[in-house]
Amino acid sequence: MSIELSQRFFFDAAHTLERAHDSAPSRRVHGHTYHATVAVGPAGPLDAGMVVDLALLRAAIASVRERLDHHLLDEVPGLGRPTLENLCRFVFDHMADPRWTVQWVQVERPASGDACRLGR
Ligand SMILES: Nc1nc2c(c(=O)[nH]1)N=C([C@H](O)[C@H](O)COP(=O)(O)OP(=O)(O)OP(=O)(O)O)CN2
Ligand SMILES: [Zn+2]
Repeated sequence: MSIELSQRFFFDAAHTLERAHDSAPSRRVHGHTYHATVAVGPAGPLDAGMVVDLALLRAAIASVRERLDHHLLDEVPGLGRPTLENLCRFVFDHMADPRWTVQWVQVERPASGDACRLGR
């Protein structure tokens, strides 16, 4: 049996994307609203019936959100090419914490139905 606790957050950000598929809109600076979900499991036995207190998870999410929200993603240190895939990796890595185990991260663009999920 396994247990997961998840939280969802959103951020608005701009980016450009050079692609093999020729797309002028992608090359121009444009923006998306991204929705991200982080799912974590316990680092050990449940503590007081909690995987982790949601307040602690929310604080960690706030810290990663700050690096992305209202930023030009092309310039975010450590992100690399601003794709959904790299955003998943970025959030996954920045949520690492000895108090929990990150199980998966999903980043979506609800307006276009695009989503990427990175799990262990
Ligand atoms: N594997 C991925 N492919 C693409 C990503 C991504 O994150 N991972 N991202 C994009 C763009 O961010 C883009 O803004 C969305 O592109 P698209 O849906 O293709 O829309 P366009 O306006 O560029 O229209 P086209 O019809 O494709 O010209 C793209 N790919
Ligand atoms: Zn885009």
